Amino acid sequence: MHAKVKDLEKIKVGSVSYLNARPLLYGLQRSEELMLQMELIEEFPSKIGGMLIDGSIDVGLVPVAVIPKMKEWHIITDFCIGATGDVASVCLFSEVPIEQIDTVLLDYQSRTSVNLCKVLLKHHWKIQPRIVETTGEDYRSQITGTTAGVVIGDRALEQRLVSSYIYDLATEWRIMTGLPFMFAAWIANKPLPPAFVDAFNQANSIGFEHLQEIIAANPFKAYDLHTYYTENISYDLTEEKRKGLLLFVEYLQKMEVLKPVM
Ligand SMILES: C=C(O[C@@H]1C=C(C(=O)O)C=C[C@H]1O)C(=O)O
Repeated sequence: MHAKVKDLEKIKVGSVSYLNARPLLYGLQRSEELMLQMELIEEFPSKIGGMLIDGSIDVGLVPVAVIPKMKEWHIITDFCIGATGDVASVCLFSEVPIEQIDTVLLDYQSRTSVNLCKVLLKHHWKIQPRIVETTGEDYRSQITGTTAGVVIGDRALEQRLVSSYIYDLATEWRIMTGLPFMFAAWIANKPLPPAFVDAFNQANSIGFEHLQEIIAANPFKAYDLHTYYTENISYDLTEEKRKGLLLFVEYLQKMEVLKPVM
């Protein structure tokens, strides 16, 4: 009975289950003190984002596209999943060049990147293909002919070996705006105890001193994880990335591109 009451008091923390979150989770999972205070749930991004909105978690490494859907939000920590150039794992994949694409399939696991793709289609590439929401993994086999698809995460790193044309969405955003991009950040839906936030922030940094160990523990054939962790994903939450985020949120609000139910 006591154990149950204790569980209820734990801070519920959600995280993206992809390889890009491993360095951030490394120190959290090894901190006995933090793990006593929190419960960690790992899921794909759109699911974690929905859980932050409906209150089933208190804080999460969630798609930043949930921000306009939140009554209250607080970005905590100095870390994010961002990119200053090629992110490698968020791309529009196609068998034909961009101007020949007539349909775009949107990854059901994403909230940020699918909306980033809509912003880029309208304001950067200025094309109007048919947009199709997907619900399951089989959509990737339909990326063929003039049907392109957004794929994110580890699956995107695999899709790189399949598709002829790869449009990196972080790079295209940089070309359009001159700014880096923030895909996900630790966002809380309520104020959290400052001592917890401090320890949580500190724990996020530890994995970066153990990248070789993380890479060895997560064998992955499709892409070099050292390159991914050190050159593609940019983890520090800088002022420039905040500027990119603000601009992206403005686009979201203007376009009303978010689905009503997350
Ligand atoms: C760079 C990435 O960022 C991700 C993209 C997200 C999205 O599109 O909603 C959410 C979380 C991040 O993990 C990736 O997963 O490849």
